[in-house]
Amino acid sequence: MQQKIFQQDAIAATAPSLHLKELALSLRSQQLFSKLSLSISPGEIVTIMGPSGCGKSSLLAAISGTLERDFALEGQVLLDELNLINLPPEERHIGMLFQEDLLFPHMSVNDNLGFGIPAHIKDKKKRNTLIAQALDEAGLSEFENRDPATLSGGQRARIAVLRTLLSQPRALLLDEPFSKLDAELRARFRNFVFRHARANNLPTLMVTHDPDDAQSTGGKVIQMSDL
Ligand SMILES: Nc1ncnc2c1ncn2[C@@H]1O[C@H](COP(=O)(O)OP(=O)(O)OP(=O)(O)O)[C@@H](O)[C@H]1O
Repeated sequence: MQQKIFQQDAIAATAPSLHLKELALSLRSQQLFSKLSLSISPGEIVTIMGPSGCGKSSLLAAISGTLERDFALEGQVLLDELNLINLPPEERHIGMLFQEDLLFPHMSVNDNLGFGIPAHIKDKKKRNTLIAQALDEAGLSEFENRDPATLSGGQRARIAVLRTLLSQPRALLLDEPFSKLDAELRARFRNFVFRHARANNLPTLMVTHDPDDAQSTGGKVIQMSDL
């Protein structure tokens, strides 16, 4: 993995802070959390840990706007001054990475990455340049015409990060994206993701069960029960 970092200057220059203010989330009659407040600066990586079922993934869904209807949410999710709470997911510009890479298996790596680029960038040459630059700087150019189904888990994971970054997110949410990788790849891939998050100045929130993942950010680690 190369050390050079794929950096989108336009994003890095305008990166906001992410603020959660007095969030309360319930699922039918069960309250998952209340009065949850947290601020994450541009380029800062904050980790949340906590027991299974305490609501970590639901918190990320609340931020990205992908909660299912059974949930009731109160409070504010702010990117700088902009409250996202009533915006649909596609207008929030939040990038997410999950345990599963969610690549389209029968679309080439190129086409998967093209899917990440915002629709308002219409110029085909510009789109191809963005894809080529991302692949080049991640050391993955040789895979551009391959189907994700023919790549290793680690290679797919790196393509998934590039696709998320190409979507020009204003914040990044990580839901245990490293947990399926073996120890060595896990450490290298974590480094890859965190360096990209910092290079793009993205406020980043990760949930994990793994203390090594949490330590490796070098940032704040918070127990869900303390929020
Ligand atoms: N789509 C859903 N419909 C109904 N209940 C759900 C749904 N998603 C999550 N839940 C419930 O909401 C609660 C919180 O789940 P969540 O996935 O947020 O926890 P978590 O802390 O991320 O758990 P884990 O560490 O195991 O991933 C759990 O009781 C779970 O069963």
